[in-house]
Amino acid sequence: MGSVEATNKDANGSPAEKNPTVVFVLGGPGSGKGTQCANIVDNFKFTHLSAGDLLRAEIKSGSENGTMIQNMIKEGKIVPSEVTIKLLQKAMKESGNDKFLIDGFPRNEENRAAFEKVTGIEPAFVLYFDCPEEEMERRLLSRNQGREDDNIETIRKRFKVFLESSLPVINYYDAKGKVRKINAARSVEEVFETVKGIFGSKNEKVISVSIACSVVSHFVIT
Ligand SMILES: Nc1ncnc2c1ncn2[C@@H]1O[C@H](COP(=O)(O)OP(=O)(O)OP(=O)(O)O)[C@@H](O)[C@H]1O
Ligand SMILES: Nc1ccn([C@H]2C[C@H](O)[C@@H](COP(=O)(O)O)O2)c(=O)n1
Ligand SMILES: [Mg+2]
Repeated sequence: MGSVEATNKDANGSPAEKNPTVVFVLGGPGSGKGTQCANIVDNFKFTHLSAGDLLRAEIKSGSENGTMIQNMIKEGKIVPSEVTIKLLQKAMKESGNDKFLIDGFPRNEENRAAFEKVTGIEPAFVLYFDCPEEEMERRLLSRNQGREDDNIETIRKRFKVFLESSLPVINYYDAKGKVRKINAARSVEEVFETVKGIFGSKNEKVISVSIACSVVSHFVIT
């Protein structure tokens, strides 16, 4: 079986200049995506790109899309793919790296299909942090990072969008054997132990681990 990287193509179907390794990091709001990505970066040679962080930076930069993005985030809605993908592509280019944790993206089918069409990139695999809503709600309400969307009204809207729009994307990748579902309702350390097992002790193991694990993707890894 060839590596996932070798199948990446650009929009014209010719081999992309670079064949980056992309891991999508998904899970409900407050499931611990950002926390675990920071741990992965500390231990493996990945660059962490959070779609939400890039959108918040775009608001702060005073860009012409800022007000639209801010309104959508306040409502817990998903910003049009065109905007988010441009930010991701720019950040990928600027990083100088070729291994990326893309956190909080794709959030819906539009995100997923547009990213694939525009970049030609297929994820090596998808980390899915599975966590009950009550636990995610507790975490978000005590996060204290001054996020405008960490209030109970917006949190409920974000949960609804996760169930209706993001879970179908996870199911799409699960059907392709690409989802590594992790029980995220444990301590940060316990969750990271499981994450480490998936990435392997050496960065180079990521792709082969991804293929070897595909047969058990529908089980929760603890
Ligand atoms: N395993 C854990 N146990 C307890 N608290 C956690 C755990 N993981 C993360 N947290 C805390 O929960 C809050 C949310 O975590 P984090 O920001 O990583 O979630 P997220 O999935 O990135 O959320 P969002 O989608 O809203 O960006 C933070 O305050 C973080 O410190
Ligand atoms: N692909 C994405 C990712 C995020 N957003 C917006 C909407 C989210 O509620 C918000 C916060 O994201 P988070 O930091 O929780 O990952 O950002 C989006 O529109 N599209
Ligand atoms: Mg986050």
